Amino acid sequence: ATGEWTMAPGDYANTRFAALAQITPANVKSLKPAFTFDVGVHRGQEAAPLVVGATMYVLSPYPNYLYALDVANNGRKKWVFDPQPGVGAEGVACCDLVTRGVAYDNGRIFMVTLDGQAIAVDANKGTQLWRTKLADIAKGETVTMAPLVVKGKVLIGNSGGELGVRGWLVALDAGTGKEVWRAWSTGPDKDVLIGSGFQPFYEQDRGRDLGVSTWPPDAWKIGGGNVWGWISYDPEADLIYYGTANPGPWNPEQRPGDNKWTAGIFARKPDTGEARWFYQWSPHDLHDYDGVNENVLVDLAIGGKPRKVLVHPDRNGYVYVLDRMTGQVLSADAFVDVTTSLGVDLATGKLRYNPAKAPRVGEVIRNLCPVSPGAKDWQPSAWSPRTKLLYIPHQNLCQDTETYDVAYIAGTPYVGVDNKMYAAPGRTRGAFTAWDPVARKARWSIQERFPVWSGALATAGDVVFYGTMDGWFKAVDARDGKPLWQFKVSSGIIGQPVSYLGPDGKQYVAVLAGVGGWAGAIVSGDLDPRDGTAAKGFVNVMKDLPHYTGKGGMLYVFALP
Ligand SMILES: O=C(O)c1cc(C(=O)O)c2c(n1)C(=O)C(=O)c1cc(C(=O)O)[nH]c1-2
Ligand SMILES: [Ca+2]
Repeated sequence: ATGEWTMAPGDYANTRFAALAQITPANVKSLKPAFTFDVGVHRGQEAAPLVVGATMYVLSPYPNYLYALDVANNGRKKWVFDPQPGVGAEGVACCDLVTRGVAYDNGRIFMVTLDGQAIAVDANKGTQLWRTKLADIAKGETVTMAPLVVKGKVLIGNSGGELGVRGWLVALDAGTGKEVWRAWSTGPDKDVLIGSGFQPFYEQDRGRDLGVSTWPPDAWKIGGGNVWGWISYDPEADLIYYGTANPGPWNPEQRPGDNKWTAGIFARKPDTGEARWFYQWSPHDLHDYDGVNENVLVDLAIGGKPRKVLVHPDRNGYVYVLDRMTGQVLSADAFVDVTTSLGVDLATGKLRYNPAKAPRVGEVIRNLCPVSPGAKDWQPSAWSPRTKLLYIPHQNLCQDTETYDVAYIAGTPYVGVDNKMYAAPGRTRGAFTAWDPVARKARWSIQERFPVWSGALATAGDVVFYGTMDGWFKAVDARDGKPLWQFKVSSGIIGQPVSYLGPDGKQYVAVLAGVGGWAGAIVSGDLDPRDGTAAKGFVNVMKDLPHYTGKGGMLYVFALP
């Protein structure tokens, strides 16, 4: 219903647009905290709180406590569900102990623990309905993504691209937790990849065994392509869309070939998992450009003609507009400074790499932009149908890269890269940019001191929200980016802001604070990521973070007086 927030991306189209207009550019400056709630785990908070009826559902990072809060009573706790995940996920997860939230469907909450157990919980009582183990920690497999429920199936993908884990997306029966289908991102995937309807738009993405023949022998078995980002669903086309992450190892010289089906996007049928098309953002990925960022489904007038498209800001630095029926690239334009490639050939759909910036073992290659975490990482943008702008939280970072050969050992980092990251020349480390995908350019951009690692929220009141690593929750004018309001919270913000209508008829805005994630992991001093290269690289990026921006785990809910 209008005013609820029942899935992390807000809606199937992944717009993160709240059709609520009480909070406006004129009154937002009176926004005040209505209530707060401590989630008890003080590290990176990436989850979106959900609101169904008068209940808010909040999932903490590992060990993944699920809370039900009464929004009619200042967030009073109704119950907490402790899933008691197994030990071992900590120290295996690549990028802090994060989770991106839960999904609601038909009286049930669906959650995943970091060690990869999918659980259905009774949304009223907080009791477990079923539990299915999906991931194998011994292999380095974890789950951080928020599930999405489509047509009675719970869609969940795995993490582990930095540990040579083979990526998949699984569909579980929402009623029983039984596996309905599983689609692998690398390898032959005979069951659900090559159906009669598989029609990739580009020549390079056709062929029966592309998943095998684009790899050195057997390398696809430890080739990554994990599915840890966002899923969209178009009910009319009856297609789900989701991206696949980096190939393993990062060191590209160890895996010649296109490395299908990594760093690309799949369109599949939700009932069977059958693939309809695939497109590879970054064939033979050179820089850890996971392709898992959000795909926002919108209808736009392109060249004067109405088109069903998806808009996707990728780690490789381009905002793509794809025909979502066929996978054809309609445009791809850089939204940050890019040196690692020279654009996208719209005739062939191929990314044109810059050969001067390709990593070579034994050499330090300098000034690669964007960095491995990309022009933007998982932090989702928001779309306003009113302004027709995409609000992109992102970073402006470059890096020097040194690669080395690495051996595969199950459950340990399979990377082979040292990065040193720094602000792009002449830029601040982060920015919040409003992008016009029809005009193919930025309308405005706000410079930020640190990478902007929070999600964005757009509202019908033409107020857009985001948070910063140094702890500011901000409201800006959707039309021109004018700063309207900001509030200092107790830690850095990398959560996903949401908006809902309370039982009192008032519009609320909620966000979790707690710095962490990959960029902020070094701030959580007790974290010793086994992927030490990433932590080292980020020292420069997070330097000068105010010392009072400590760890956190606090929900903030705001309203007008
Ligand atoms: O390839 C993968 O399986 C995988 C998983 C994750 C994750 O699950 O959080 C991240 C990444 N890769 C990654 O490359 C990355 O930059 C990243 C940032 C974050 C974060 O939460 O801030 N997670 C991840
Ligand atoms: Ca990755």
